[in-house]
Amino acid sequence: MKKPELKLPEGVSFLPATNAREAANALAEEVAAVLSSRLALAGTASLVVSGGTTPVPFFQALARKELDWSRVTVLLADERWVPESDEASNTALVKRHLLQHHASAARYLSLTEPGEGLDQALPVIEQRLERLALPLDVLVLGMGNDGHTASLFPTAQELPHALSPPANQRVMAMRPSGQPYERITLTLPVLQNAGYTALLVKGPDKLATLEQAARACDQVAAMPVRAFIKPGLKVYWSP
Ligand SMILES: O=C(O)C(O)[C@@H](O)[C@H](O)[C@H](O)COP(=O)(O)O
Repeated sequence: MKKPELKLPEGVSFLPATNAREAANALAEEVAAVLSSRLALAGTASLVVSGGTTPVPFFQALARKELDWSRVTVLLADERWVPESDEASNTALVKRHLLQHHASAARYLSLTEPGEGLDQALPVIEQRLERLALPLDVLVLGMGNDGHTASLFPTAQELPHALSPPANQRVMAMRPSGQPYERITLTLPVLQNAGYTALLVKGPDKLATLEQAARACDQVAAMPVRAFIKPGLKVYWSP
């Protein structure tokens, strides 16, 4: 298969793979190396991952990487506000596929508060996140075809606040129109400026979305993924 080309701003790497497994393995290899060097330097490391369907093979590959996971804090960039027993739960996904094998020793920082409503739970989660050192070390994002990433949806009326939160808020409730669940997301200042940021996307439609996003990177509110299309970003893509 001929690998596609994608015009992205200078400094953004486009890394097309032949299939999802190959992209997952390459990204897992790189993330493990970044985490290891961070651990050697700083003693601890943070790893922020996304939910959805695309990252499962990446989680499975990363979980088998040998590193001192007991010094790694894992958390989600965003979560759908559903019980962990719901198949839409990103927490359940991460527990099932990432916090396994070697990675089962990692510390998991949860964006959920079982049995609570989202608004009631926010202060507790906000307080929990005070422990998180910024900037993040590793951030792996996904992207929707509306240009959302994490739960920064163009259709959410809370988006302006999540892009520029009052009082340094680290998490925010998002209720995007047209989406089936309430969500909680890390705000843009928390997500931005990670030591390493990758975008993992699959399929020709995502390629077209990315192309469209890259054409006007300054118009973040229309396609929030644009906030991350800047030098240093690694885009892992498979058909
Ligand atoms: O929980 C979520 O829905 C996300 O974190 C979200 O930002 C996701 O990464 C994209 O919607 C891509 O999702 P897919 O991988 O399912 O296409």
